[in-house]
Amino acid sequence: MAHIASAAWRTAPPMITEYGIDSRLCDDLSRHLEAAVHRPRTYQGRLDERLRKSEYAEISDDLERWLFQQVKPVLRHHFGTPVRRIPTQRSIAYRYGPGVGFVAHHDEVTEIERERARTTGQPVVGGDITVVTWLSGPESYEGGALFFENPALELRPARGAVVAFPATRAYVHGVRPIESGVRTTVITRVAASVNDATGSDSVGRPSAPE
Ligand SMILES: O=C(O)CCC(=O)C(=O)O
Ligand SMILES: [Fe+2]
Repeated sequence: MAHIASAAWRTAPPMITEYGIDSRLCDDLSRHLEAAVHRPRTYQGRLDERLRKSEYAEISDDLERWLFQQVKPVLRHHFGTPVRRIPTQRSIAYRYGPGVGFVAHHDEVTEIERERARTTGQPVVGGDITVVTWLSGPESYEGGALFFENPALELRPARGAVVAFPATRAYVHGVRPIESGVRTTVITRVAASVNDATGSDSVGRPSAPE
């Protein structure tokens, strides 16, 4: 049976999965990150530690595939649409030490960010759905909740937990200031359709009848 494209995923509430990836993959990701180069991360292409204080490192292709394999079925189930990797862009790990965290923002890529990224070499992470995977449990840091404005949520889940939500302007979120310790998450963006090479199901395709 042919898949009927549907944009219902755009209004789905955030997906919260406590056992998103297994502990072996958490361990391998953590080991990979110990050896990786971490760089300061920008917000909208600018480095401003009053708005965001974190470093980033890229995840290897192998680990990213493994992570995607583990989260794909739950994403499909929650958002009601097939999802696929965007092979041209890497998953990124963020490491937040004590300080600001990340102010409220949405994940839609802006032209200003693309433009600045061209000169700074910072990765632009585009896509339909943002997938956040926790490599630190709540015992590793204080503060640092991932918050959403609507619906209002404050999340400090277990190591291995996965939260996912549409990367659109409607899903405003941020990271509360980290009070102590270190908080590490991996961010992956996925495309919400198998059919479209651009990674969006909103371009040139009729929407499904309600
Ligand atoms: O690290 C997190 O939990 C969220 C990061 C985030 O919102 C982003 O990278 O856009
Ligand atoms: Fe975000």
